[in-house]
Amino acid sequence: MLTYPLSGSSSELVLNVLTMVLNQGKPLDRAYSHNFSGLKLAPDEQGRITLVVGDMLRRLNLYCFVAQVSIDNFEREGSKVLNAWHYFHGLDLPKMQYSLQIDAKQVDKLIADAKQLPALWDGCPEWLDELGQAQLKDKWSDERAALAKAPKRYIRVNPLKCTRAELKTRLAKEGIETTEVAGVDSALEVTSNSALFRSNCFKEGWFEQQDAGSQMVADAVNAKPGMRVVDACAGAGGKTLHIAAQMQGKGRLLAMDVEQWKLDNLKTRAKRAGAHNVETRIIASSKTIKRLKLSADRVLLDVPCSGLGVLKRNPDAKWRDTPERLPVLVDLQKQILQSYSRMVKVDGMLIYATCSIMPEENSLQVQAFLAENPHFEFIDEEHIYVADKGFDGFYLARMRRITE
Ligand SMILES: C[S@@+](CC[C@H](N)C(=O)[O-])C[C@H]1O[C@@H](n2cnc3c(N)ncnc32)[C@H](O)[C@@H]1O
Repeated sequence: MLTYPLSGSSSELVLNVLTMVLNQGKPLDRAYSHNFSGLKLAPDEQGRITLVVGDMLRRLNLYCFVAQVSIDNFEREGSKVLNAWHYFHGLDLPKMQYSLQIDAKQVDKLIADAKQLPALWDGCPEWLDELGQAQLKDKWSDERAALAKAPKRYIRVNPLKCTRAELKTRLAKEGIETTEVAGVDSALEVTSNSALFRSNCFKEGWFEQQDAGSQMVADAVNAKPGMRVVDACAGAGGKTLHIAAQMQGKGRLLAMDVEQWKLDNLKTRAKRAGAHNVETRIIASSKTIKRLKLSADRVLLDVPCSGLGVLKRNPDAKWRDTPERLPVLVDLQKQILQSYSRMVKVDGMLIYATCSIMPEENSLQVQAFLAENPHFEFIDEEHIYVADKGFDGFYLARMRRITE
């Protein structure tokens, strides 16, 4: 947390970013790039701004309650919320050119009231609290509290270029402090507030930024050199690059998606990482899948999902999403599982994964698939809960094709 208040100009930036996200519907990363471009912000100051924006978004309803401001009015009354945020965290108020003041006595009373309301205290919107309770029962309150915490920064070593120990040493020389992550051999946690992407290690492809939970998912694919592997919802390739490293650049790794711009991004990343066995292919129609029938040793389906396991990292989604989106996604996941599983050859492995913690997208989805598909047998599954290790929340299940 901050030890001294934001400057006036940083406060303005925080308010501009939040207004864009909350009142103009812009994604958070675009709001940052819009507001930061052309500014020569020191990495430390940029870190302080993103810390405040992140925390305000993670517990927005709490801070708005304490400031007595409706989220819809953030554009006009955001300065009051920012003042309340500073007061809440025991900081002097920032010196903004123009700001709405708070009444400290009233704020004290409202903070005491909010403490009695656990969902509000954890920054959870009502619709999400109801969904979490219904899906996760006793587990939900711990998950809800864990989702209100700031995410840690993790990177994945690229074994095509170096070992984890070599990466750690070279990063230290560039002023970036890291610690090893127990139980995830490829992961380092970044503990200093450094500009990772300006480092030579990054430019030379020695690492990728990737949550440790996500690294566990790609680990479970267990691809070997020489195999034929399909990553069918590859996006910009977070897990593809990890799988390419498992394969030591040998064999065929096909990365597919329905969005070409993501695959273009993947190609750039694969080049930097020295992952030469990656081929990309757009999924233009069901024929693209049919042509690959019974052809792959491994098929990873990292399906589109609610993203409710990664809300620490994408807290803006809480204020944009609605519960109506979930059944639509569950249906799409079901179709993808049904259709894309045809690519797995006999004895090959199907890996289904989400960045959600909700059973409806996870084990229930897999159970329904297995009930309708006797060609597959269940191997195992892993629930990566946010409260367990502090990683993002993920789920994965592994299944084997036993007959055509
Ligand atoms: C959870 S993201 C994948 C993240 C990626 N695997 C990674 O590790 O960076 C899901 C991806 O599925 C893609 N997608 C959506 N509908 C799809 C479909 N019908 N078939 C294949 N991919 C789809 C999305 O474009 C998105 O990139």
